[in-house]
Amino acid sequence: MKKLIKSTADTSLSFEEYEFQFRLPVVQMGLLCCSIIYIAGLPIYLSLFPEELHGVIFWTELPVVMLPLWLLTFSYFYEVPLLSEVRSWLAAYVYLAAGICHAVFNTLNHKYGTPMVGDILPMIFLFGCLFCGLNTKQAGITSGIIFLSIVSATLWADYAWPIVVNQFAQWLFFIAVILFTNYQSQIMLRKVYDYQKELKNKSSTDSLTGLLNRSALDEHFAVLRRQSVRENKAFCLLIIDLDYFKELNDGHGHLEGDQALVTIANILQSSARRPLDCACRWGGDEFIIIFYDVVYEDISEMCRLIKERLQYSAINNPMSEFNGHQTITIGGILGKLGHLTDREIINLADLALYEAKQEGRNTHLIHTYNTSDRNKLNNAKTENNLADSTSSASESNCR
Ligand SMILES: Nc1nc2c(ncn2[C@@H]2O[C@H](COP(=O)(O)OP(=O)(O)OP(=O)(O)O)[C@@H](O)[C@H]2O)c(=O)[nH]1
Repeated sequence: MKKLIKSTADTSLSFEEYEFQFRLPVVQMGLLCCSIIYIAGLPIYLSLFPEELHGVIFWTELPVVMLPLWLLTFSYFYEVPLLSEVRSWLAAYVYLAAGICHAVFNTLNHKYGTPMVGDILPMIFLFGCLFCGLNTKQAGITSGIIFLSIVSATLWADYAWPIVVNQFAQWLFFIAVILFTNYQSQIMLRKVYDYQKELKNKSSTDSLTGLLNRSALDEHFAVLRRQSVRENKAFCLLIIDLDYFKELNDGHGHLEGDQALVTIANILQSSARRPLDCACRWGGDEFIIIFYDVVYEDISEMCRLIKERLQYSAINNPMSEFNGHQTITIGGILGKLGHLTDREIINLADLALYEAKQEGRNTHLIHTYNTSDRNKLNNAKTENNLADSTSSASESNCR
C-alpha cells in the first residue's frame, strides 16, 4: 500500500484535488484524534457500564459509527482503493451517524436513564465540517440534519424549556461558526490556488509571444519522453528560425520585429493542437515546436503549411529573396527519441537547422533518428520549400 502524498499542493491539479492535498494533514490529524478518542473511550465506558457489552448503545455505535470512522481514518492515511468522492460521502455519513447517535442516546439517557455516551458533539461538528474536508454544501446539509435530530430528540425528551433553549443556542452557535470557517477557508484556498496558477503561468510563458518558455519546455520534455518510451511512439522536434531577422529589425525597427515574432508565434501555437504537442520560444528569433506520434509525411506537410501561413501574413523583410516576404528555416529531428536527453534531441534538431541554413534560407530539413544507433543519424531527408511557384527566387531555392 502506498501512502497518500503529503507534499505541498501543486497547481497542476484540479482545484478539488489541490484542496484535498492542502487540507490532508489537518484532516488526517482530526480523524486520528477522533479515532483515538473513540478507541480510548471504549474501555473506560465498558468498565463504568459493563452491562453495556451486551447493550444496545455499544452494539449500535460500534458498527454504525466507530468501524466506518476507523475505515475512513485508515483511508486518509493509506491509498486504499476508495474514490475521493466515495471517501467524501463516507466522511459525511460518519459525521451524520455520530451526530444522530449522540442526539438519540443522550435523549434516551435523559428519558430512561440509560448510560451516558459522553458529550463529544462539538468535536464531532468540528471533525465533520472542518477536519474531514467536507465541502461547505455537504457540511451545511449534514449539520442541518444533525441539528434537526437534536431538536426532535430534545423536544421528545421533555427537557425543561430553559435547557432546550440553551442547548439549541449552543448547537446553532457551533454550526454557524464552523460553517463560516469552512466557507472562508474554501474561499481563501481558491484565491491562493488562482494566484499560484497565475504565477505559474507567468513564469512558464514568454511575455512577448505568450508561448511556453524554456523552463516550461523542460517540464514538457520530461512528460513527453516518458510517454514516448511507455507507448513506444515517435515524436518530432523542430527548431524554427526567422531568416535575416536582424535586417528586419534594422530596416523596420524593433517594434515591427516584435510584431513579426508574435505573428510566427501565433502560427506555431495554432499548429500544435494535440495535448502532447507544444510550441515554445527558445530565445531571440528561434522557436521550438514538438509534435507527438507523427510520421515524416505529417511533419513535412506541417512545415509546408507553417511556411505558407507565414507567407500569407505578409511580413516584409528588406533582405528577403522571396517577394520581400519574411521567411523561416526549419531544422528537425523525428523518431523514437524518448531515450535521448533533452540536450541531445535539441542538438540533433540544431544540426539539421544548421545544414538547412547552409543550403539556403526558406527551407526545412528533417532528420529521422534510428533508435538502434544513438550516435548515427539515418535517412537524412532534405525538403524544400516555399511552394511559391510564381516566385523565381523561391524556385532557385528548390533542391
Ligand atoms: N524585435 C526583436 N528582436 C529580437 C528579439 N530577440 C532577439 N532579437 C533580434 O534577433 C536578431 C537575431 O539575429 P541573428 O541571430 O543574427 O539571426 P538572423 O539575422 O535572423 O540571421 P539568420 O538566422 O542567419 O538568417 C538579433 O538582431 C536580435 O537583436 C526580440 O525579442 N525582439
